[in-house]
Amino acid sequence: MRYISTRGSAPVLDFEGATLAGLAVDGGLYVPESWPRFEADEIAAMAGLSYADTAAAVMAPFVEGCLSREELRALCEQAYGRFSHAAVTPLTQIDHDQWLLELFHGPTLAFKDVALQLLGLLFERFLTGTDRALTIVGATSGDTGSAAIDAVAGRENIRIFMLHPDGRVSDVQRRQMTTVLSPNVHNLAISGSFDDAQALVKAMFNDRPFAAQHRLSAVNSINWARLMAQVVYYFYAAVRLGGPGRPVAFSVPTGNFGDVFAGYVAAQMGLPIAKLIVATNVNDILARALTSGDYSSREVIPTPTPSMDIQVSSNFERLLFDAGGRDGKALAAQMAGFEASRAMRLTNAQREGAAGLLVADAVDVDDMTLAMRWACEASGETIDPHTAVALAAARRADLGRTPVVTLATAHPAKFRDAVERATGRRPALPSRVGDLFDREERYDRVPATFEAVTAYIDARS
Ligand SMILES: Cc1ncc(COP(=O)(O)O)c(C=O)c1O
Ligand SMILES: N[C@@H](CCOP(=O)(O)O)C(=O)O
Repeated sequence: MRYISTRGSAPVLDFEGATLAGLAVDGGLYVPESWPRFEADEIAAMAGLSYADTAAAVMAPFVEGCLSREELRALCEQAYGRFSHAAVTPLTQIDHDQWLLELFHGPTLAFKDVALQLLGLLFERFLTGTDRALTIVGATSGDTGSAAIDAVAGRENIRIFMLHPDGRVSDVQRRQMTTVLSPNVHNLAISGSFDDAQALVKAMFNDRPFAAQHRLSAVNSINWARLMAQVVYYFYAAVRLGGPGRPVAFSVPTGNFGDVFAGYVAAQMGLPIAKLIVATNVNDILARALTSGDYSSREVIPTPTPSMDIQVSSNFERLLFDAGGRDGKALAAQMAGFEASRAMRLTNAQREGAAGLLVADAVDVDDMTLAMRWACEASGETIDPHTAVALAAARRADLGRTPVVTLATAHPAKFRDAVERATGRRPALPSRVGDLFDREERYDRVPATFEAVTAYIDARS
């Protein structure tokens, strides 16, 4: 499998190259040159497979030429062996046609573990026996940071610098990052929003001498391997609900557009998906873009769903590229316009390419709160606020009798203050993170400027 950049002028890479590169040198994102397709009988044959076996089957075409099927399977066994539920991502029925896909049984209690546990092992596999070392720079609104740190803490040849917006992540999220005291882990609390952090990360990649000197790599969903691993649970869930014979819809709490783009990829690979609901909070740039073509960024409004308080969604570029006809040069010009003005209009081709599969809905705090209460009353489930945004959108989508799977992206205990405010229930921290509040924290406050962040990294090299 070969990987090309969405902006059309970076070198074509194999899977290992794309994984280690993170962002492409032309500022674009790597995508497979073409989508592998499964026939209906191949999808049906996934029924009854374990999660690790499903993962190996779904991802095998993407790693072709770099990893054998056996190597991939062994890595999946190791990655998913750390999950606390035997099904890894179990399904729970909460109403006749409504299901939750629980993606929070990994070490840091959010869906990010599904991809990052594997990515940590892939980095190790590609670096072992070489003299290469990586500097990972990442931006987090709370969950990617802890999952990435857990995946690479203590690993040789890797250093990680994780930027989070100071004061805008939950106390559990912050402590899951800042109490990891391994010498290769550096946490930077920056004075700004997640978008500022993400822009700084992209600026570091785009500074070619800096990127080359430090051998930068990415753990955010700009890294293709992240999305590849997230494609798996769409297959796993759909097959359990009668796929491929019975189409299933998914409602996805969305910020950076990584998780829902993984669903888009599953559909391109042949999985019958009735609809993908792109559920945002009031930071609704994606909902506006998909409903009216207006992709213009506004001030970020802080909400009880901080992990989705995002106005510039990095993976949207992958959708614009694929749905718009894969014209890298045209997209490079469109993105340059967006980067200059923070606004752009989608082309007709991009809108039409997305419209068959994707619908969008922006959910405010009141409706999110009602969804949390409804889940408690209807099925006794305590859900986290991000999940509740998607559940609210799932319940008001008009999809007849199609089963709708809401992606439950975080454990409610990660956002226990917001959960308690909405439901009166305070979820207990699972025992695997039980002493989080007794651990020592270590992080530095750093201004949200390119100079300050790069100086911080230079000083620790
Ligand atoms: C709990 C939670 N839900 C949803 C999202 C949004 O996912 P994505 O950025 O892939 O759209 C995030 C952040 O990524 C998150 O941490
Ligand atoms: N909500 C995310 C934001 C970063 O998203 P990513 O999927 O691109 O890593 C977070 O929790 O950090």
